[in-house]
Amino acid sequence: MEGVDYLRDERKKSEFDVEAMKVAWAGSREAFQVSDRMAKLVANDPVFEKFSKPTLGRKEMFKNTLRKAAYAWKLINDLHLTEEEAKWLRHYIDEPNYTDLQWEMFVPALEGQGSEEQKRKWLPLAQTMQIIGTYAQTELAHGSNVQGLETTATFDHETDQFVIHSPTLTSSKWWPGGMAKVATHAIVYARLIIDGHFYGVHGFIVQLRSLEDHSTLPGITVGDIGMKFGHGAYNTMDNGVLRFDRVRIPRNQMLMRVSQVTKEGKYVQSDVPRQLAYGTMVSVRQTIVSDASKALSRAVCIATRYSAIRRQFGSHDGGPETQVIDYKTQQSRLFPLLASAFAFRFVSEWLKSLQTDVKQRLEAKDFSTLPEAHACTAGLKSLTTAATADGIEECRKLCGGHGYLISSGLPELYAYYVPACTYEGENVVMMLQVARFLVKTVSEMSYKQPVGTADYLGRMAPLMHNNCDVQTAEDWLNPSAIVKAFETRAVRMIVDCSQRIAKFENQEEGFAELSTDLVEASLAHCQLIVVSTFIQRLKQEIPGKGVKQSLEVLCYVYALYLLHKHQGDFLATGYLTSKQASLANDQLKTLYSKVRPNAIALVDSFNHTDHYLSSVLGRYDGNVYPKLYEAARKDPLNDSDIADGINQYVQPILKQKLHLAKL
Ligand SMILES: CCCCCCCC/C=C\CCCCCCCCCCCC(=O)SCCNC(=O)CCNC(=O)[C@H](O)C(C)(C)COP(=O)(O)OP(=O)(O)OC[C@H]1O[C@@H](n2cnc3c(N)ncnc32)[C@H](O)[C@@H]1OP(=O)(O)O
Ligand SMILES: Cc1cc2nc3c(=O)[nH]c(=O)nc-3n(C[C@H](O)[C@H](O)[C@H](O)COP(=O)(O)OP(=O)(O)OC[C@H]3O[C@@H](n4cnc5c(N)ncnc54)[C@H](O)[C@@H]3O)c2cc1C
Repeated sequence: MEGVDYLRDERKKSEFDVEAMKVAWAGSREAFQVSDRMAKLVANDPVFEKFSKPTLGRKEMFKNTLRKAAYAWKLINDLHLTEEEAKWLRHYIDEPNYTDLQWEMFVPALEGQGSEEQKRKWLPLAQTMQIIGTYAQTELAHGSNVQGLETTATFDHETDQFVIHSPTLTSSKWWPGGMAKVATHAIVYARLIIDGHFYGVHGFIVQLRSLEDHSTLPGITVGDIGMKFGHGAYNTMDNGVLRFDRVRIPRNQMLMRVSQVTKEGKYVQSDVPRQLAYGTMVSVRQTIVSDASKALSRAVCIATRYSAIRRQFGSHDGGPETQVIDYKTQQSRLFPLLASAFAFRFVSEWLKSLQTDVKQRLEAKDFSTLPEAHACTAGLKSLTTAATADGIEECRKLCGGHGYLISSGLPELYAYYVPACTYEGENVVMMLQVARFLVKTVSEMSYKQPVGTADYLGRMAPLMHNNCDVQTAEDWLNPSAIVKAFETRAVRMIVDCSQRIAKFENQEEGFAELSTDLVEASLAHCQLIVVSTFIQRLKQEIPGKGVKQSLEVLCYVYALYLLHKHQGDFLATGYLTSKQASLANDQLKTLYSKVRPNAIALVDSFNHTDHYLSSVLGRYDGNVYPKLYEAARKDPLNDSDIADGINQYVQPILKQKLHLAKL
């Protein structure tokens, strides 16, 4: 039997309706259709071919990406694609490039932080790509600490302009995507100075390049920051360095929704919180959570298909060896990642709806849910990106030696993905933001009832004193037992930290001293959100034979895997006995055997095309070995029998007639 037959047999074992599961994964039939249509459009167009990328040099790779982006823009216009379709199209092209910054950061920054007048002027230009923008916040010496940025924007009364300046080397903007070679404009974050007074960091629209010939404008020095981790991955993007030498922009190019500077040089703070200036980061963090489920599902799809094809040991009487997916150790590493992909998918959908709700409230000048939205996006960004980066690497290992080949698709995926743990809010820094929110919520509870994702903190009294009543492994197959366990663990960890901080005379010192515990407490809180969201999703109608049942199994796998992994927390907080923790682990193993027959069908439900996976190991048809061989044959080193350099550097060594004694 060949891999093709193995996967065919695996698909026959499925206990649920795969087409219906595809819809559940996508969120709705319409969402599925849009994504499916765009995936096929990209996969079937030779312009979007990706297999030559690993052999291209940086300049060729960059140019090739520009070519694809230009062609994509043409398709978007010629085919009159909707915003949603265009988003999927860019996603499936699968190469980071300047358009990510244009659509994920530049346009949202204008929308979220521009005044109505500014939006009227700049949005049509950006939306029609007459200008191309980036988000220039991070500096050489300042990233996480936004208030510490050095770039200055000094108001000049006489000319009614701001003077944008990089006073030091360390104030050079460093990292913004698309900035080195493509962007014509940037939203530049700088410290506002009026008459010698500092007014905090604000965003300014600054033109970097001529719209005539694309040359850099006077006073602007811009370039690429150099090659990044991995070959193809992020090197298609021109992350840049930028310095300003007293560049002048009109006053009305400061983003003026949150605060304004009048012609007279008066600083006016609107009645909206200053944190709205961070709104772009909040909205992109939500996109990043959604991207996590995509990247993890991609790695899991590759590793699961390959695990069903790969056989090692266990052959009796000359029969086939055992499929590695049947090893319990393989299952215990792979299936939690499969479950995590679904968990992240559902939590990203939920986060999107939370964002929509917050946006509507902001329009109505209700800012009450902003802190919670910030904590959720920051925490879930951190949790999902960390788990996804680790998960992709685990999938590589699950594929043994072949996982290390570029043709497996996993090394490039990892290299592309891993900076998500850093960009858009470094993960530990983000968890500390969650901790601030939680500690503050606890400290305000005497007069303010916690709501939303923190509402369980309001049930502190029972949660602090309850004990788990699970007695058998089956008792763990109960959503309320699971939620109670996660709530209790989180509450107890948060309260413990809060009480210890309260003992410090200086609360900030206490916070810093306890920061490692606070990060763990925040993680517990965020895991509770993901687990509860999964459970809530299962309460909704999910059509299709066996779909809901399969998702229930995955939900329990996700929750009990976390419980097992963090059993130290659950035991230390005194909610569980070691016997109950061990019963959870017993149940987890039983659940793995329920996932096993459905594993291939579950990864098929992601509806990933072979083009998108770009993996010989993860091919839909399972024809792994012949295609691995074929991919290897195509390596440029195999173009000729005698490679360049052999005659020059190897032959002379082989031909020298040295005697051993002379060595
Ligand atoms: C194989 C190859 C595959 C290739 C595939 C490619 C396919 C690509 C296709 C699609 C990809 C889509 C994914 C999108 C990716 C887009 C590209 C992204 C590129 C990355 C861009 C960037 O990184 S931009 C720079 C980001 N920078 C940061 O995030 C900086 C982080 N720092 C901060 O946010 C802040 O400084 C801070 C929050 C850490 C601290 O701020 P500050 O000092 O002002 O605050 P305080 O601690 O004093 O707190 C004050 C008060 O405010 C509250 N608060 C803070 N932030 C917010 C907020 N955002 N909203 C609301 N409230 C906030 C804080 O909690 C405090 O509240 P209190 O009540 O006073 O305690
Ligand atoms: C691929 C990529 C693309 C990017 N694109 C952009 C872009 O388009 N525009 C843009 O403006 N920026 C961009 N960035 C920059 C990115 O946003 C920053 O790198 C990120 O915000 C982290 O900041 P930093 O590099 O200063 O890390 P640092 O904050 O210096 O982190 C270094 C270490 O210090 C720790 N640390 C920092 N502060 C604290 C604290 N208070 N408590 C405890 N530990 C702490 C961190 O946990 C980390 O371990 C990009 C970065 C990458 C890698």
